[in-house]
Amino acid sequence: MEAIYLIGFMGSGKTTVSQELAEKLEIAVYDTDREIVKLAGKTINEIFAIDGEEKFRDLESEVLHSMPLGDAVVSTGGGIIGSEKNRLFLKGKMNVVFLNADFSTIRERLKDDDTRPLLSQDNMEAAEKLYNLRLSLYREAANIEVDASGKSVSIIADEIILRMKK
Ligand SMILES: Nc1ncnc2c1ncn2[C@@H]1O[C@H](COP(=O)(O)OP(=O)(O)O)[C@@H](O)[C@H]1O
Ligand SMILES: O=C(O)C1=C[C@@H](OP(=O)(O)O)[C@@H](O)[C@H](O)C1
Ligand SMILES: [Mg+2]
Repeated sequence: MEAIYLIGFMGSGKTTVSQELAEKLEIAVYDTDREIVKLAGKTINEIFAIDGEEKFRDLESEVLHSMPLGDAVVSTGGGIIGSEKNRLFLKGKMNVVFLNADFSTIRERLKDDDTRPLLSQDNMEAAEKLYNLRLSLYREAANIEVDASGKSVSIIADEIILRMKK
């Protein structure tokens, strides 16, 4: 089976849903953020603070292109679609799922989160602007869109299984 990629904004549930999906399908699961942290030996906050966002994006693209191409679920970081090369890579794949949660759901889910350098609790307006800017890029890269607001993780995973191309 071709790998399944989950894309979408921070807090849409990509990391959580990817684990459930991989469990249901009995295949491996990868998270680009986790791979970046392993590669850099630093947290995401540290990479942004010490090396800068550009370095993070370089690592992110490198990791995306090194993931297994089959029998795996790949959860990506919300900014992966910022690079045209990454969008083109994803557009060539069979199962690219845009997990689309509305911004109020995202704000609620991440209200106590301090692990995402681009989501400051003091500047939610900036995060909402980024959310609106990225919407069309997620849609451009994905071939399946799933509403991820107000549904359990298990229901979302089941919906992806029903809609994916086998
Ligand atoms: N369908 C869901 N319903 C309720 N909470 C969820 C759901 N999906 C994810 N969450 C919660 O939202 C937060 C962000 O989820 P995460 O999987 O890290 O998102 P992402 O990887 O897209 O940033 C976590 O606390 C997670 O438990
Ligand atoms: O949207 C973004 O630019 C980012 C999303 C994060 O991943 P999640 O989407 O899993 O939160 C992580 O890659 C980093 O903090 C940057
Ligand atoms: Mg994640």
